[in-house]
Amino acid sequence: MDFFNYKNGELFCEGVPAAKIAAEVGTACYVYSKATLLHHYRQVADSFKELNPTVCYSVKSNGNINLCKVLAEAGCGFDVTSGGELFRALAAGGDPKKMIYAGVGKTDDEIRDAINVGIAAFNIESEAEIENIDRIAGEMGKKAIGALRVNPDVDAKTHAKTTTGRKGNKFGVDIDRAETFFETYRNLKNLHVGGIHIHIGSPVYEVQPYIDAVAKVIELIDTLTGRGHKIEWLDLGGGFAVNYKTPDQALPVTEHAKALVPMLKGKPYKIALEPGRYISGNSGILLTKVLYRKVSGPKNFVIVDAGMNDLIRPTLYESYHHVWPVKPDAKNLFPDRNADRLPVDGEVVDVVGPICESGDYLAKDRSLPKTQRGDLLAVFTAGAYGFAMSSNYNNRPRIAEVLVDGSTYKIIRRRETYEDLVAAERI
Ligand SMILES: Cc1ncc(COP(=O)(O)O)c(C=O)c1O
Ligand SMILES: N[C@@H](CCCC[NH3+])C(=O)O
Repeated sequence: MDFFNYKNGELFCEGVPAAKIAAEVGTACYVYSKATLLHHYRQVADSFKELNPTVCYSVKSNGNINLCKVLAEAGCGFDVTSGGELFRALAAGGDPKKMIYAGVGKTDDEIRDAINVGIAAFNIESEAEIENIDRIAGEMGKKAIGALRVNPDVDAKTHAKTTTGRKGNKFGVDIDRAETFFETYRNLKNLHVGGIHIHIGSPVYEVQPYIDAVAKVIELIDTLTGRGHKIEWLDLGGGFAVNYKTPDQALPVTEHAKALVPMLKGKPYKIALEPGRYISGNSGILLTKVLYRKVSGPKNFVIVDAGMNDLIRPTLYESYHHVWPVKPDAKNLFPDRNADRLPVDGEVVDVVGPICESGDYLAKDRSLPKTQRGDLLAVFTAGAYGFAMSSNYNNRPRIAEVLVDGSTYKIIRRRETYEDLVAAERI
């Protein structure tokens, strides 16, 4: 569910016509819906409410301070994975006591900063890292808190580049080494390891991989408890998928909860969750304008003003993002967004950007209503890992971000200028 709907022949974000934003802010730009963001956060919290979970929004999916602030005010915690993300989460008013810090390569400075602000816990990914955090906390005269990230070796059936819970991935400690790990680090002076963390991949479309992973960690926690280790919390990670293509492509989080809550209800440890995409994915679109049309050999190209530097997911992961005109002709004004629905009198095109690479596309061999120069297109489900993964490649200033709240909107990140492009360079 989201609040991007066609009304009176054109696309609206909540109560604001997308075309109005394009006219006033310019294109390309990201447009987010506050109501959609909050809806998804609350849906996660409500679905798992029997477990009273700490929901830690994964800042990496979209770290704009304004979005994080909306979530912080709603009571959400944060999953951060770098000093920069920690800085953002704090700047947004996030509560450090609801922040967890993950990542295989935390630097000493990052560890120090996180200990200083009093984050709830580090998710620890290796033996070398645990020893380092213990050492740093000792030097600071403080006590750090951590969870062991275990790699449960389950197949999340996601893209090879985004699977994280299989043997051989760089993440966590193999689950069969976890017991030895806890024994080895039983008596650390400056680091209390009281939790277990998993994150199996992203996006995950099925519930079974979660069930398999959770079953394995419940068994692990039982074993550890039997050996005298007190496990106080289990962090289930994120990864819940969203509907990129059809309205029923991804399971709603309620379905994941239906399977997982009974497995975890009544356990003597707390539960944390780290969803990113599920909260921010459907909350944003990328708004872009047709610059040119071109026929080359057998191909029709629609060349737009957004490129792979703005949204890299299609070329990086072969990801599908639904694309549709902001003002479709009457025959193509469909009430729902469903990639299986073919346009009437449409054409097959590649929607490409201005970048000097053949991999610069937003959609490939896509059936779309016919468009012409100046038409606006919406690239849907672009709120997660859209702006967050954007770059200045080809020296393109990064585009503006806009947040809609009901019938008003504000620019929450201005379009970069050419001066911004060179601002950090020294001659
Ligand atoms: C440790 C960790 N937690 C949470 C997430 C969030 O994933 P998603 O945005 O798919 O929910 C990620 C990214 O995949 C991650 O690496
Ligand atoms: N960045 C990815 C997924 C990886 C998330 C981080 N572990 C995406 O756009 O889908």
